[in-house]
Amino acid sequence: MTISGGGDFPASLLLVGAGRMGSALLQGWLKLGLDPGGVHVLDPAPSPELQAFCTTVGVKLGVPATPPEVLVLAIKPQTLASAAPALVSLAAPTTLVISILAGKTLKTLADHLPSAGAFVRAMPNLPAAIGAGITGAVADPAVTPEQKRKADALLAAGGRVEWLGDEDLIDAVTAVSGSGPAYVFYLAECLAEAGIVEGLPPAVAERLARATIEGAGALLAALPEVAAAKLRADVTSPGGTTEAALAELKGGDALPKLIARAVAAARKRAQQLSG
Ligand SMILES: NC(=O)C1=CN([C@@H]2O[C@H](COP(=O)(O)OP(=O)(O)OC[C@H]3O[C@@H](n4cnc5c(N)ncnc54)[C@H](O)[C@@H]3O)[C@@H](O)[C@H]2O)C=CC1
Ligand SMILES: O=C(O)[C@@H]1CCC=N1
Repeated sequence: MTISGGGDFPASLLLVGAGRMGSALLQGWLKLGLDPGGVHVLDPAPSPELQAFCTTVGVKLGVPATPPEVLVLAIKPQTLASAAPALVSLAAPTTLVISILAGKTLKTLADHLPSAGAFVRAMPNLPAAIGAGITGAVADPAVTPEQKRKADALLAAGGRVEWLGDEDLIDAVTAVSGSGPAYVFYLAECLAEAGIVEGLPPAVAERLARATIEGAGALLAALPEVAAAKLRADVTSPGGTTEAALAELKGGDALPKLIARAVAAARKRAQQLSG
């Protein structure tokens, strides 16, 4: 496991696709010191917020005159084939391409951008927007140590980074931590709905559910050496209310099996998106 951090940013960077994830990454890089003068953003439909942000911070919207040191691909996987031809002249042999596209393999990326020198395939997650994300990443053999340091600095701006030796694991990373925040947000929704069923006013139920997940997450973050199972045990009084609830969640392995099916479905979908 590698926990990384520290800046070693590229002098020039092109962000291709500045939607939810691309914008989140961009904001993190700039906050940690990436020179906005060296950044271009390419997006055919930039939001008004993105346009205003780029103007304010001095990031250029459009195509750079020369290929960048790093090109970050943050478009939808399904649009890679149609977007790639316009990117080939922007990805030089000296350019490191960092892709965050779900499913797209290093080979598929190289097939679409054969002009690029090296590729990193990464899978961040949305909490990168506040520096609280986690990213799984794999580098192809052509990535130099200097390029890897720069990729690490960019990815670490969003939180922790796990460099993996085996590309096959990235789809599992996608299914666990890439998509994972949505599972937790859905839990917040379900918990609030259950509270409403038990008679709580909707606004109160939502505040309780949200604050519970915030607090539990903050406790996990504050106590990294304590296993989640130990924290769960700390809440669970013998013969008490939590035990009664957990009996429902664990009965017949209900929740473990459900989560396993969900993660397997996400991983399968990543594999389907690979080509
Ligand atoms: N949303 C998330 O939580 C995460 C997303 N990802 C990956 O990030 C990528 C982007 O996802 P989102 O940001 O959620 O999608 P999004 O739809 O919010 O953003 C995609 C952006 O790409 C732009 N775009 C479309 N065609 C383009 C082109 N030809 N050239 C340049 N830009 C183009 C769109 O205008 C849009 O702004 C996906 O590949 C996804 O797998 C990875 C980890 C987490
Ligand atoms: O849902 C998706 O396909 C992307 C990848 C991980 C999170 N969002």
